[in-house]
Amino acid sequence: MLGRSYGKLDRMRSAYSVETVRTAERQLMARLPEGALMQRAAAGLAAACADLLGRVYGSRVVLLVGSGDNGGDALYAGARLARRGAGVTAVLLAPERAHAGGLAALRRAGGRAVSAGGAEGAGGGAAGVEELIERADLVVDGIVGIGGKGGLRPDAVPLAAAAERSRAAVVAVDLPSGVDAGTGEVRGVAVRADLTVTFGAHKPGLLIDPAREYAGSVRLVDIGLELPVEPELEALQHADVARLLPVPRAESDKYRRGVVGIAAGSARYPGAAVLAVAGALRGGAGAVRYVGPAGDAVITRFPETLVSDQGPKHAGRVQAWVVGPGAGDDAATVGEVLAADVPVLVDADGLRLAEAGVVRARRAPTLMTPHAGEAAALLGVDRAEVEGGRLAAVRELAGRYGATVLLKGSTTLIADSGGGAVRVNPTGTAWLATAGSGDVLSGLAGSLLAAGLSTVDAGSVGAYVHGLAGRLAADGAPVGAHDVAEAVPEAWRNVLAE
Ligand SMILES: NC(=O)C1=CN([C@@H]2O[C@H](COP(=O)(O)OP(=O)(O)OC[C@H]3O[C@@H](n4cnc5c(N)ncnc54)[C@H](O)[C@@H]3O)[C@@H](O)[C@H]2O)[C@@H](O)CC1
Ligand SMILES: [K+]
Repeated sequence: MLGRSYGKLDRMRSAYSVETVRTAERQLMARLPEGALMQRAAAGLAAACADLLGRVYGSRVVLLVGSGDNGGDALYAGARLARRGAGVTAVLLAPERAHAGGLAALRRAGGRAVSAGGAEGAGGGAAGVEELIERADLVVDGIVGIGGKGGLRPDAVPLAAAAERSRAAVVAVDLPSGVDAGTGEVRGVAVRADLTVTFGAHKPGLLIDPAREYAGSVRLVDIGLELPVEPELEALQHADVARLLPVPRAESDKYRRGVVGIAAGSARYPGAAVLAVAGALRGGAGAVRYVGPAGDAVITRFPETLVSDQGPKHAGRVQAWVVGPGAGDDAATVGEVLAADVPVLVDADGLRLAEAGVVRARRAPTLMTPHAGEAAALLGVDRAEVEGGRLAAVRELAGRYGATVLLKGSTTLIADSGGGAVRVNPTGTAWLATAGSGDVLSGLAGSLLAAGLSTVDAGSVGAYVHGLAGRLAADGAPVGAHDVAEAVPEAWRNVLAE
């Protein structure tokens, strides 16, 4: 086994909760002259807009301006663009409550303001405003930022819709308006941005679907916030994964590299066993033991597998178990595996068959890998509730089972039962939504567990490599799960080449 300890993951991407960002902002604001922080934000925002426009002079820019500081950022950035020769119009959702300093700055710079609803000067009125948005080169969404509650208010909905129809590039200020900054939930209409310029720190919603999809690409502007060491969310990057991958040393032999046991498949679902073994063979363990009724199918495809039909208890020593893929109703095997004193990954049918009390009582760590449907069944809620509130769901499950939980999906999340930062996988791809892809992941992550990674590292490194393998295998075309398994070595090389 490779004992791996891991310190600071310095290149990791982190996201902080809204309260944490607010606290850091307050502390910094107290030390800076009035308005300095907003000027930093506006300068970064204007620079990003200018990059996107290419040529600022003569461009048509429309600012969508709500009544808070998010609108203030947009107005000050608009003033900067107007000074560089852009034609800037601010559409004010609540003219009497718009940020006064920002509005004055925009007017001084030659920009103009119209009301979103009523007619305040030329170009006002709903139809005129929508036409303005549709004919713009750039739309800046400053409707609402971290002060937002619920989905977009009704008066802002037509503006978001016009921005979506428009050919204009859409830049969201801090967050796409209408998404939940803390959870990534989207209720009703939200602005769809090409670029989000976020200030001080990523917010969780920028990394979690469905909100993540609305953000487009994300650019972080450093405004000098001092943030706590532990973020709310963290996303591994190539360099982090490269340091965690178990690379054999000169003194390694197959037993020191770890043996992973796969208890999976049934007479009805032999394929799940083959795919889990396919993932496990490429996950870094020194050997793969297969236990179950699909031994013939496994050995035909992968002759290097150690096959046994005597049940997990008599299979010989392993450093980690994977149980559940294609297991059907074999509760006895799940129980036997959970009784073992080594790390266990529970997936698919195994999730249903694993009792919470038994999992909680285990001394060795457990990693559970449900997709949204399985998580919903375990929590006794609708699938839509899990998909809309992934962060809450993964934390709740981890707490209930006293286990590490990897919630699969468009953004895979990994939560530890002890609280702390939740990992979010940045390499996911929709091409992975294919039958058997989860079986490959379970074998891969189980193999990493056997090689000595912690449950959180095995889950997040497994998801990262699996996602990358999915992208490499797909390369823009549909793939089968076995293609994903076959692309895992290429994904490793890609990571280690960093
Ligand atoms: N606090 C700071 O130091 C800084 C804040 N900055 C900006 O300030 C923002 C936060 O400002 P605020 O606290 O004023 O809050 P926001 O501007 O995000 O939102 C508050 C306003 O939006 C309205 N609103 C709330 N929910 C809405 C919804 N669903 N639909 C439409 N309107 C809604 C509220 O009535 C309120 O007037 C950040 O997102 C960031 O853009 C930046 O200037 C950087 C510095
Ligand atoms: K916004």
